Amino acid sequence: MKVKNICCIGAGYVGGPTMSVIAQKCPEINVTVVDLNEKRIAAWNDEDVDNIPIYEPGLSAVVADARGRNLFFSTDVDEAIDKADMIFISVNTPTKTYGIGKGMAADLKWIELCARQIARVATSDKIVVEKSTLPVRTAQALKNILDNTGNGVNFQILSNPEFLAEGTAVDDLLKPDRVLIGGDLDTEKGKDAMQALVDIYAHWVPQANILTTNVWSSELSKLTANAFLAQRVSSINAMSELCEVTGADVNEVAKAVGMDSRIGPKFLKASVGFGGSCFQKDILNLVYIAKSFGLNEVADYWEQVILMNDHQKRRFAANIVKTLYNTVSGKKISMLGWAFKKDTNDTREAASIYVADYLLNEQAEIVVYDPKVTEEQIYADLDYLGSRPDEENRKLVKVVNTSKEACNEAHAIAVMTEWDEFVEIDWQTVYENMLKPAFLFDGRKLLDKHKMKDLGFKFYAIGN
Ligand SMILES: NC(=O)C1=CN([C@@H]2O[C@H](COP(=O)(O)OP(=O)(O)OC[C@H]3O[C@@H](n4cnc5c(N)ncnc54)[C@H](O)[C@@H]3O)[C@@H](O)[C@H]2O)C=CC1
Ligand SMILES: O=C(O)[C@H]1O[C@H](OP(=O)(O)OP(=O)(O)OC[C@H]2O[C@@H](n3ccc(=O)[nH]c3=O)[C@H](O)[C@@H]2O)[C@H](O)[C@@H](O)[C@@H]1O
Repeated sequence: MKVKNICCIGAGYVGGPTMSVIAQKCPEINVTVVDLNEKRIAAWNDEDVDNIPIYEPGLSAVVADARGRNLFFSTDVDEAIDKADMIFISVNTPTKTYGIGKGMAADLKWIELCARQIARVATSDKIVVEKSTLPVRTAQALKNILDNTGNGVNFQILSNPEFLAEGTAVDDLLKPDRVLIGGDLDTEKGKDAMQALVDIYAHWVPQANILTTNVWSSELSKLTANAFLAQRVSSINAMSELCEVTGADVNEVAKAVGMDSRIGPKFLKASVGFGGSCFQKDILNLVYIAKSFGLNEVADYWEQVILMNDHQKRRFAANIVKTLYNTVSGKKISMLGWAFKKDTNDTREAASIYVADYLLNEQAEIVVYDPKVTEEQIYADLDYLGSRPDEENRKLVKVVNTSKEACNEAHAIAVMTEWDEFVEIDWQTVYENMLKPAFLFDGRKLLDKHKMKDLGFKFYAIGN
């Protein structure tokens, strides 16, 4: 079959960019992205394409190209479901904060709501695509809901997990290492549904990079990929602590290790710990799944990746306190970068939030500068941790618009994100305007150690 109308439920970091690229590359298909969040949809429809709700390099140009032609953003979920031949579910699947599996399992309530809504509205056959990251075997639950509460139409369920990384979403979508499609390989209808999705991606992705598997392999591969990636970060971060006590330099170790072609150079950058909305939640989900099958050794193995990450964030903050003579009470500490990585405005699970929280509990004053994150978001992130009431946060946390403003008269500076502009800062002037001794903590191993020391800073980098 040829797909003519696509509906995507969820206009977030995945649904928005993914559907924009599909619409750009497949001008003959109408793509409607729907969301319950009216503000978000209004922003996607903003006349000025630079005001779309997600910052990703290159995204506004893609949206400008397709929006209004065959790309639409709407809050009318029912209408978009009704019209579509293929429905992507791209809603959030965060860690559960209540009940059984609290703090570990994925919360599937938004997925289930989507399934029930599709079942209620659909009066013609639909291909339903899992785009969200889901526990292995969710497709079975989706099928049960759709078949038991639907109007007797045929539903084919596919799994098509997304591997884009924020900050490089458009490039990742245009040139994916692979596109993974899982489906029912045993029936003609299943195979046809898979082919329909393969045909969409084949508009711009070479056939050799489109991988088809059974649905469970596809669901589990997504969790596995994120677990492996996060594991590499925790592995190098574990080594960073050993480097600090032995005089080895973690960047040199990473380079030497990564040149082994079996290991490879990517994802070996030591840091204050990985952040982002997915690594932690997906590994916790994997741990929960393993435990629920009684596979305790498997669960413990993967849980260690998270424990190491928590340790890294904590020890970075603790090192600041220890270095500043064991007290930061009343001291001004500047944080450069708040988002969980550069080139994004996303702050979910950013290491900076945990470091700030630790320092606030030690009664430090925090000044934050991030080129893409709003003041409102930074306060919301701190409130979320619940360590401080609103009013207190606002007294102790200042958000400024330039790195210069952030650094003036600071006791210490912590570089949290790898924004390129932090390398370009006039560090000589920063040093002159800091309280002495001037402490600089480089959480991303971004800055030249020797240069910073020559300028007069007391310089501490993760992994030396
Ligand atoms: N953020 C990322 O880089 C990646 C995320 N993923 C996965 O993709 C999924 C979505 O993630 P994000 O886009 O980051 O989440 P998000 O939170 O940015 O977007 C999800 C959107 O779904 C909407 N929504 C929820 N329930 C709805 C419903 N019943 N009807 C209509 N709209 C509804 C929400 O209002 C929200 O705008 C998650 O499962 C995540 O694990 C996968 C790869 C990359
Ligand atoms: O499922 C998801 O949400 C996505 O999760 C990650 O993408 P993302 O979290 O957007 O960004 P990454 O580039 O993976 O970075 C994650 C965190 O790890 C940190 N990191 C990354 C690499 C590294 O070498 N060191 C390191 O500390 C980053 O600074 C960041 O805090 C994966 O890379 C994507 O493939 C996946 O689709």
